Amino acid sequence: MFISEPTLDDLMHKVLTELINRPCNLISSRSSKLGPTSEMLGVMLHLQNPRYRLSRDEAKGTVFSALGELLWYLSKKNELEFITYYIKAYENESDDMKTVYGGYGPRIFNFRGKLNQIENVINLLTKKATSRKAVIQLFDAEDLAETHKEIPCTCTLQFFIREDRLHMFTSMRSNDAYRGLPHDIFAFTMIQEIMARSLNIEIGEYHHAVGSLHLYEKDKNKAEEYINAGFQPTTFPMPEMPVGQPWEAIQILLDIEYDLRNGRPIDIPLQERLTPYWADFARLLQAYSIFKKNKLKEDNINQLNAIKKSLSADVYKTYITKRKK
Ligand SMILES: O=c1ccn([C@H]2C[C@H](O)[C@@H](COP(=O)(O)O)O2)c(=O)[nH]1
Repeated sequence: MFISEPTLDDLMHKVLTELINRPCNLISSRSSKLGPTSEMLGVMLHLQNPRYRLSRDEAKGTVFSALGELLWYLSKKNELEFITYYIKAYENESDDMKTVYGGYGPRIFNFRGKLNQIENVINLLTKKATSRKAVIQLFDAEDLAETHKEIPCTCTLQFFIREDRLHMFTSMRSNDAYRGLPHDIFAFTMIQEIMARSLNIEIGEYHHAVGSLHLYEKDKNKAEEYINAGFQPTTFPMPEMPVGQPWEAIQILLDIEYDLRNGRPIDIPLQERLTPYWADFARLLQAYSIFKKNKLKEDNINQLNAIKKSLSADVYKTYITKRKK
């Protein structure tokens, strides 16, 4: 099945409608907790504008977990403590309660303890723009030879420069349409834009191929609610990443993330450290650190309102309002 839409919400709507209407009878390794699934095999999703990567579903708070997961990948590590701060369910994915074996960070930046795949792809495309070899490998044949609680669902991330734009093609062996899909599309299209900026070209379109795209029985009602809430496609795209190398800003953001996660406030004004585009992410992390305190006292609400006001892109404001309820 091939589905091509302009925004993530349009894709989610089509995919979930199809899965809700299919029989929910496939028992998988996760069925004891999440129930059986309905399934589509061999699905090809096409997101025409990767900057429409925020789902309306994000109003429930997914923007924070999606950003947290992206930064976890960019941290180049697979520490459990980092990701459970944003997505508690990762606790069930760890073999040793310290790391996540299948975490993408080390695989992207230090595959088999030696390969920085981002650097290799950038070098390749800088030398040979039309290459069809610009592939980052995440799933490793070794993953099947051992027993782990979790192995990568993503097989490869491939990049193409065509007509001076960077297109991306992701291949996933398995994808949870309700929980996993919006997170994966957010992270991978952000990586696409980071790569486009690193190569000093514009972002192109995003393709997402999935072996098994499924919906767990436990999520069926929530998926129905999402669809019945009255479908409105996302009205605003995310802003454009500033032109120029993004890596210095990413490192500053990672340092800020570390401090906030460890209970330290931001001491230097954000505008002195980051451009408005990147400072907005720091503000979202700051808002999340307040939500995490779980006590929305007046003082915190005032702080949230101040954060909301200081956001430079309106598209993020809704997530701070909605989350407060
Ligand atoms: O990036 C990811 C990682 C995991 N999953 C989901 C897909 C499956 O529902 C589950 C993994 O189960 P197995 O395919 O490994 O059985 O997690 C995703 O959707 N995206």
